[in-house]
This record gives sequence, structure tokens and C-alpha cells, in this order.
Amino acid sequence: MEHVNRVALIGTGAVGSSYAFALLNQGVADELVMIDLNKEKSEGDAMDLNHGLAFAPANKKIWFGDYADCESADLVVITAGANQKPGETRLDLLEKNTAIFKSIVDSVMKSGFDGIFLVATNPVDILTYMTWKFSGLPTERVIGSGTILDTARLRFKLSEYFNIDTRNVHAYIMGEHGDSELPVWSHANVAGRSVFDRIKDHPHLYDVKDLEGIFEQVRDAAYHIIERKGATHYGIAMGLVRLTKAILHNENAVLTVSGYLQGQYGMADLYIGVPAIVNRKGIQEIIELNLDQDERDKFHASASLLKEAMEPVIHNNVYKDDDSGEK
Ligand SMILES: NC(=O)C1=CN([C@@H]2O[C@H](COP(=O)(O)OP(=O)(O)OC[C@H]3O[C@@H](n4cnc5c(N)ncnc54)[C@H](O)[C@@H]3O)[C@@H](O)[C@H]2O)C=CC1
Ligand SMILES: CC(=O)C(=O)O
Repeated sequence: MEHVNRVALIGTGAVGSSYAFALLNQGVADELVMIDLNKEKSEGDAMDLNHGLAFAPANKKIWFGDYADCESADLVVITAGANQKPGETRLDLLEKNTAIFKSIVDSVMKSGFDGIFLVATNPVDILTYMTWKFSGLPTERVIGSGTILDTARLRFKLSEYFNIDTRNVHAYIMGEHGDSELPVWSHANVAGRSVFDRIKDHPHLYDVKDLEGIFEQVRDAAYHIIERKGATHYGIAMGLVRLTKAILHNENAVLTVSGYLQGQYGMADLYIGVPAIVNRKGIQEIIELNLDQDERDKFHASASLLKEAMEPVIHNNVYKDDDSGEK
């Protein structure tokens, strides 16, 4: 009998409900169970989505459920928790969302879940680390959305600038999904030419000095959207569906996710945005790019900032009942 892929979605707010909608429209999973503290909202979303099944690419099962439904889930996607208010950084959400994650991950694990976690809630790199700690699952089965969205934003901005289809633009954002992230220009290419060569090919059209402004628009995109509409959700939802597909369909896709470093890039014991091979087992391999010196310095600065930010939550909040700090 063919395996039935089940996704459990925890958190059906702006990001979660957009993810559910995109997942259904792309026909990626066989079953989707939706869970939220706000049961009415989650139940209403499940009803609403079921009414779209007649127009979906394939028949799927969607329902409003509870943590017991996570037992046989292949993937638990967490988008629950507070989002940024105008002016707030992602790191400002850390304490509040860590407490929420403790209760969510404990409840998921109590169900007997033994699949893969995909985390999107901010600050995503640190909450992915917390999910790993709370769950006790192997690091490769706990994945954060990391800089998947930032990378997509960079590809979009470069495609606008060079007037080339986004899908023919390849460039990564690495580091924290947040203010300390960095663009990897040394490995960016447009239509098979490095960005620098493409600029040199058309000096009357392009200028290398424009790259910094393009990156700033990428880095600050969330602030600009939140100022306008209070939240960002469509882009990340589609990024999460891309990741879901890579996992459930065993794609070996290279995507920039929050992965656990164990010496790669000279750093260890943190989750941070890096390119990685993603498949049915989770993170198959973290790709270690040959960064130039400036990129390496910026990546180390971003990693150090994350480590510093997570220190208090690890030591003061999370493990106060658990001296070992390990699960
Ligand atoms: N990683 C990324 O690239 C992105 C991450 N985000 C993050 O996603 C998170 C969610 O954002 P939105 O959907 O806009 O927020 P939202 O406020 O619309 O939805 C959050 C949902 O979480 C639920 N929730 C809260 N505590 C819960 C608990 N203990 N158990 C179950 N459900 C619970 C709420 O009832 C609500 O439905 C935020 O942290 C936001 O910053 C948002 C966009 C991009
Ligand atoms: C909110 C957020 O993390 C983003 O849109 O990048």
C-alpha cells in the first residue's frame, strides 16, 4: 500500500493559513491536520479549505485536529506564536515564543511523533535550536525555514534589476534570518554568468555599487511589509511548501534552511541559515561554500550574535528543571 503523507500544522494564523492554502493548491501532501490555540479560527479554516477541494489538483484530506493527530505525521510545521509589531525585531520575540514552543513541542512529542519538524516562527534560527532541544530528535530532523525567504527575495530583486526570470537567478542569503544576514555575492549568478561578469558585460546598464542597495531592500523587506499590512505571510508560506515538497518527495533539493552546524564554516552548536541538501530524511548535508573573507567575517558575526542572543533562554528559562541541559 502506498504511504499516505501527513502534515500537521501548528499555528493557523497569517503564515499558517497561507501555508495550508498553498499546500492544497500545489497538491503536495495527502493529509493536512490543522491545530491552533484559537480552535474556532483553525476549525473555520479547515472548513473553508475543504470547500476548495473541488478545485484542487488532487483530492486531499484536511481537518481541524489536536496533538494526538501528530503521532503518524511525517512532518510537523510550526508557525504558531507572536509576530513582529511595527518596529520590533525578530529577536524581540525570543522569550515569548520560546515559552510557547516548550508547550507545543512537548505536546507533539507526547503524541509519539517521530518525523521531521519544520519551524518558521521567529526568531526562527533560535526556535529551531529550541525545538531540537525540546524534542530530542536528531539534528537533521529539525529544520528551520532559515533564509529561504530572504534568498527568494534576493533572487526576485536581482531578477528585477537584470530583467531576467527569477528562476534563472541563483544567489543565496546566509546567516541569521534577521538583521545580521548576508548576501553571498561570490556565488551569485545570473543566466550562468557571475553577477560581477554580468555587470561588466553591460557597464552602461549596471553598476556594482547597486548591489548594496539591493541587499538592503532584501534585509529590510519584512519591516517594509509589516509597516504596510501588519504581517508577511505569502512569501514564507510558499517557501514552506517548497520545503515540504523537498522533504515529502525526497528531492535532494538545495535550499537555504536553518541547519545545525557542527564545525562547518568554523562554527558549532547553533542553527543558522546555510545552503543544504533537503530530502525525506531531513537535512542530508550542509553545503560548505567557499566564502570570501568578507563573507566569512559577516557569517561569523551573524553566528556570534545568534549565540549571544540564545544564551539567556538556554540557561535561564528552558532548562531550569533540567540540570543537564540535554534531552
Ligand atoms: N521564518 C520566516 O521567514 C517568517 C516567519 N514569520 C513568523 O511566523 C510567526 C507567525 O506569524 P503570523 O502567522 O503572522 O502570526 P499570527 O498571529 O497571525 O498567527 C499566530 C498563530 O499562532 C497561534 N498560537 C499562539 N500560541 C499558540 C500555542 N501555544 N499553540 C498553538 N497555537 C498558538 C495563534 O492562535 C495564531 O493563530 C511569527 O513568529 C512570525 O514572525 C512570519 C513571516 C516570515
Ligand atoms: C516576518 C519575517 O520574518 C519575514 O517576512 O522575513
